Amino acid sequence: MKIEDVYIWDINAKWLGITPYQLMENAGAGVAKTIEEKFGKNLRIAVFCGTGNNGGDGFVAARHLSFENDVTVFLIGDESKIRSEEAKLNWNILKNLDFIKIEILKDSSQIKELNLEEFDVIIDALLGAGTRGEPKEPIKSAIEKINEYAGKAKIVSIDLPSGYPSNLRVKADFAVTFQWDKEEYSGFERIVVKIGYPRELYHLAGPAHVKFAFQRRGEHKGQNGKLLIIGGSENYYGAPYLAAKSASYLVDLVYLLTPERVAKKISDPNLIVREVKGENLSLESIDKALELSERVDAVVLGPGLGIKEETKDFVKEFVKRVSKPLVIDADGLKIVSENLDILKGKEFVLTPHAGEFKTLFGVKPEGGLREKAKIVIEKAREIGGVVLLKGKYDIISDGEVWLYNKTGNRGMTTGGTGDVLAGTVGAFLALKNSLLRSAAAGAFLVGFAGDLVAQEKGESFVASDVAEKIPIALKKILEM
Ligand SMILES: NC(=O)C1=CN([C@@H]2O[C@H](COP(=O)(O)OP(=O)(O)OC[C@H]3O[C@@H](n4cnc5c(N)ncnc54)[C@H](O)[C@@H]3O)[C@@H](O)[C@H]2O)[C@H](O)CC1
Ligand SMILES: [K+]
Repeated sequence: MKIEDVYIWDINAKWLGITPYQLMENAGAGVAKTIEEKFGKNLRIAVFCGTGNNGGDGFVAARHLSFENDVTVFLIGDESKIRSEEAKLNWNILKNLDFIKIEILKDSSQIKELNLEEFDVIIDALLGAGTRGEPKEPIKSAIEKINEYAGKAKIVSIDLPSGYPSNLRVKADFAVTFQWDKEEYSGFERIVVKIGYPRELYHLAGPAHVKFAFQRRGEHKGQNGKLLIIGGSENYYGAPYLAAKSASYLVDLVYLLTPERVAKKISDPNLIVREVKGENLSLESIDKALELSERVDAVVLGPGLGIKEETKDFVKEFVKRVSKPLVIDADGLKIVSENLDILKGKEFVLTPHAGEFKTLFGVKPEGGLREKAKIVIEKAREIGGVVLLKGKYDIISDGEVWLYNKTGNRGMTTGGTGDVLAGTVGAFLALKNSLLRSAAAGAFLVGFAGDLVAQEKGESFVASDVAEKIPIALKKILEM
């Protein structure tokens, strides 16, 4: 597990209803319990707290320890800088308690004068996973002060020795870290305590996947993702439009390559429509398609393509020669299922429903969530890409790990929501996310948008309602 995973789990846990207060309570209680198990009771304990959530864990530990020990809390920094609601709540509780001594130290000069000789245990809750760069004052002086007592008092760090990974760090006897040992941590002893995450979180696609996937970077047009959608045929023109429309809310530029008749029906000024001659895509348009694909960051292939022989030739040739990450959906899936070998060495997300999955891989994904997941992992591994199996719960795998998404509702069986999903996953790919993250973020966001629509309209709505809800769904998710 990496530190980034911690932030992902916290946000997704919140979405499941597990509050940050609960996690902080368990973290602080775990620290207190570990200390009493190691060193006994009736101790004189100093708790050095910063203004972030590492400090918040320190406030909670102080309260738990105060029951049978003498506790002094040193807040290093300004009270008004305590940022999170959960840290503030725990700070305010401390202020109501008469048996815990509190000292607020804002200046390094005050810290330098401290004498900590009376303490048996010093808890270091100054800086945790939110550390950026070398420790700055007044935290720096607090770290130096604690280190004067290394070897004299027991020093226990919360999550990691404050200052880490810089060399100026607390010389801790050990650190109490949470739920799992993080890949980034090394060079100090760690005791892991669990803080109440359920097993779901290994697998749940949640708002955090969208938040992390939607990290917009540059400020110039085209820097925030360029996507090409290839679709449409004599029979279908809505599908490629829905995919393109959905993506246009998320990336800077969306090109749509489609037969001329389809192009004539689309008058959306937010899309760059490029038409090809004839009623269906065919090998005649291959150069144009490949040339456009060079200008973009990702390609969605499939919505409304039809399965005419000429189109099959086009799809197979395009897949063989394209160099950008692909989302393959709908008719695109039917066509590549005729020769899965053309996907070798490519970067792609396939987005089948159960029927298309059977066509692709010859097996029906059956059973409970875990049984189905096993099949999806196996097929994703065999094929060397990401598979997003659409269903009541969407199941996503890159052949190594699997995720599932539970947003969405029965109303979304309406035609076209798959095109919305393909466009959205493509948009996240164009924003340079991994295949797995793009698929997870897309599935969550589209289902969430569908749920917002259902709150307004019940279960009878159309796919364009879902597409149009994407911006507001995204806004709500980014606030989570
Ligand atoms: N899921 C979990 O594992 C949980 C962990 N918890 C604890 O939360 C911290 C991380 O909290 P966060 O608020 O994100 O960051 P920090 O407390 O580490 O610090 C942020 C704070 O510090 C300032 N800062 C950053 N770098 C420096 C620096 N070099 N010098 C001085 N000051 C710095 C920054 O400005 C912020 O104000 C994690 O470690 C756990 O202890 C949760 O309580 C439960 C869930
Ligand atoms: K710490």
